[in-house]
Formats: sequence, structure tokens, C-alpha cells
Amino acid sequence: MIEYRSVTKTYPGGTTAVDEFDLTIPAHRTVALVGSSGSGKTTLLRMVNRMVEPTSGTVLVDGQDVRDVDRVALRRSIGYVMQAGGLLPHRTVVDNVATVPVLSGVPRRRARLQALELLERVGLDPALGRRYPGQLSGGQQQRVGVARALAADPQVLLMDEPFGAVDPIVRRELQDELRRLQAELGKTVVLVTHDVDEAFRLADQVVILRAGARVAQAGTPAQILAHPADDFVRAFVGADRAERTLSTRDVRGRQVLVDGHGHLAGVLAP
Ligand SMILES: Nc1ncnc2c1ncn2[C@@H]1O[C@H](COP(=O)(O)OP(=O)(O)OP(=O)(O)O)[C@@H](O)[C@H]1O
Repeated sequence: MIEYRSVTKTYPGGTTAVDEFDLTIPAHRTVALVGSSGSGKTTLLRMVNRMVEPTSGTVLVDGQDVRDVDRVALRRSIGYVMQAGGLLPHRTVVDNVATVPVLSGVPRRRARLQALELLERVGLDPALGRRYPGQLSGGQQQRVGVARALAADPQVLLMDEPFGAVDPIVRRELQDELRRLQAELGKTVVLVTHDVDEAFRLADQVVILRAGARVAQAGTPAQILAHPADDFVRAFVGADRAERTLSTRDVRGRQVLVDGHGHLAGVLAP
């Protein structure tokens, strides 16, 4: 479980990126922080592993104030996936994945074997382990980034625009993969994205942020879509977008769903 209690972050230049933020993220759930550029999403994420320290307030992971945990130990115990993988270019894929376990004392051979298993787990051929990151596609690099974040078997996974740098088809594949992994592993995932569709697809809870990380609305995707809190949320999620407004029609005795463009969206089960 991750708790933000009245957290504020004012950067040295005077920008208050996060203003009195409160949120509880239950264990084993995926929460998406969504908002436009500069709304404080990355700042919020990085406060969990102390890459950013709050100006005031407290962040707790499993009931423990992160300030009371050694920074290096904390960072190694929390998986972090960033945009474009963030891989070390001069290390092979397998060594990228094995780095944190080796630093934490796992013998190199065992760490490499585990890394090969992890590559398989994220849908990559382990033979790619011998390559360098520059010899992989963007989507493959992102998968390696996920494998690396999982290597220390963390309870918490922080993901900052993890699929931002790939094309829409690969993005969709990676999203499906993450859903599968999440169903299998049950980590506590905090996902930062500016893509509301991605948030709805992946998260149990979605938090929509205005500037200063002020919560415009928090809820399940269904709650937010059905009852947007205000015009800001409505505009942000496009609740009235044609592809989201569905209605039923009777076609030869079967109920079919059509979207606002009149395109078939599905068939209702009898
Ligand atoms: N190291 C820093 N020093 C000064 N100001 C910063 C720093 N990091 C972020 N900011 C400012 O804090 C605000 C929030 O930034 P943050 O990166 O958390 O937002 P974001 O929602 O993740 O944005 P994006 O989607 O563009 O990544 C912005 O106004 C940004 O300019």
C-alpha cells in the first residue's frame, strides 16, 4: 500500500508541482495518475522512491515513512520503468536485467539465469539477452525495461509513461502484456500517463489531476466515464466522444451495440 499524506513539493525555482496531495493506493492494485503536461505526475511518482523529496507531508509504503528507509535500499526495492526503457547502452540486455540483483548480492550466474526467465516472462526470446539495447526495437527495449524493474521482485512498480515512445500498435501490445503480467504477479502499480485511454485500459483506479496535482476526480474507469465530476474531467476524458457513446439497436432480433459514429462495437450476450 502507498499513502500520500498532505504532500507538497515546491521546487527551488518556486514552482509548486504538488500541493497538499492525499491519496491511498491499495496493495496489488494498478492506479493511473493522469493529467496534462506539468500537472505534477512525475513528481508524485518519484516521491515514492525518494528520487524527489517532498517539501512537506509524508509518503508511506506499507505503513513505513519512506524517509526512514535508506535511499539506495528503497530504490532497489521498488521497480521503476521509464519512458524509452532507460537501459544502460553498454551492457547486454541480460546484464541490464541482472544489474540490481547483482548489486544486491545475488551471484552473477544466478542473476543472469533469472534475467533470462524474466525476458521470457515479458514476452521476449531469451536469445535477445546477448544483444545490446541499441540492437532492439523500441517495443523490445520497453519490455526489457519492465523485466529489469521486476528483477528484484519488488512489491511496488512505478511506471512513468512506459509506452510513450512506441507506435500505437506496439503500445497496445505492451498494454496487453502488462495486463497479463499484472494478473499474474499482482504488484502494486503506479502508472503515470497523459493518455486517458491507456489509464482506463490498465488501471483499477484512475486519478485525474489538474495543475499542482490537485485531484479533479478519482475513481474506477466506469465511475469516471459514467459520472464525470465536472466539465474539466468531461473534456479530459472525452466522455461524450463518439467512440465512447454506445447505444443498442435491434438487428434481426439480436441486440447490437453501436458507437456514436454508427459503427458496430459489439453484440450483447443473450
Ligand atoms: N527539477 C525541477 N526543478 C524545477 N521545477 C521542476 C522540476 N521538475 C519539475 N518541475 C516543474 O514542476 C511541475 C510539474 O512537473 P512534473 O514533471 O511533475 O509534471 P508531469 O505532470 O509529470 O509533466 P509531463 O507530463 O510533462 O512529464 C512543472 O511545472 C515542472 O516544470
